[in-house]
Amino acid sequence: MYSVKEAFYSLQGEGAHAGRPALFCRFTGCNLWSGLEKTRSQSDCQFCDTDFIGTDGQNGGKFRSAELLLKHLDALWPAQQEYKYVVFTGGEPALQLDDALISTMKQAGYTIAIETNGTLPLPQGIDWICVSPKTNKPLVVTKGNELKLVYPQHHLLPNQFETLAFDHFYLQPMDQSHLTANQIPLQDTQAATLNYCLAHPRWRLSLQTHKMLNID
Ligand SMILES: C[S@@+](CC[C@H](N)C(=O)[O-])C[C@H]1O[C@@H](n2cnc3c(N)ncnc32)[C@H](O)[C@@H]1O
Ligand SMILES: Nc1nc2[nH]cc(C(=O)O)c2c(=O)[nH]1
Ligand code: SF4
Ligand SMILES: [Mg+2]
Repeated sequence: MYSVKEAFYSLQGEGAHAGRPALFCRFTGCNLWSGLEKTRSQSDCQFCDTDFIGTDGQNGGKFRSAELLLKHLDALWPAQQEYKYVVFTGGEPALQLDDALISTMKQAGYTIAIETNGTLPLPQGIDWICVSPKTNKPLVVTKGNELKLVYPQHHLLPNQFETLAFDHFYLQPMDQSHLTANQIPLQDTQAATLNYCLAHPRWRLSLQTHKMLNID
């Protein structure tokens, strides 16, 4: 059974594929936070910008098989158009993405991407792996296509990730506009991030362009 909070067709807003049309499948649940505001300050990830509780979002639901989920998702791709690209996110998609769903999506022509916190093992066959570290718990996914660190996180410094086997290294300014406590204005985290990139050219800036465009 797959639990999906929401699914939508939009543009990848972040990282190396920013601007690319993509189907997003947002799975329910995460291993680093319950998603309940009352537990945010005690959780392993305290700045999450996403509601991943339940199955009540747009095109959300429970799916008994990979075939049923494929059918549901594929209906959101523009008719008769190729270049099919699906981004599995969440919540933490590594809790639910499995071999059956990967092979079913591939048979239907999809290139498969994942947005993961990197603390759980991944199935084989994912075409684009984006790891976004959150805690000092050991990273299980130490290679992939892009490492996209939300910046700044005081306990995580960019240089501790630079030697990992990723093709691209991005810093993404921490958005805190959804938080009630201890806010640093977004323009300040943006300035800190771009200044870090200018001083450390191993890193590139990733902006959450979907928020600027006011799209999903
Ligand atoms: C909501 S997470 C879901 C996927 C996975 N659990 C993860 O953390 O990578 C999707 C992306 O949004 C980023 N993100 C979450 N909260 C953010 C925030 N407040 N500001 C900037 N990026 C954020 C995450 O780092 C991750 O790259
Ligand atoms: N447009 C858009 N791009 C995204 N890239 C990663 C996202 C995510 O929440 O995982 C996301 C998202 O929520 N929307
Ligand atoms: S790991 Fe990802 S989904 Fe989980 S709380 Fe953090 S940002 Fe949100
Ligand atoms: Mg998002």
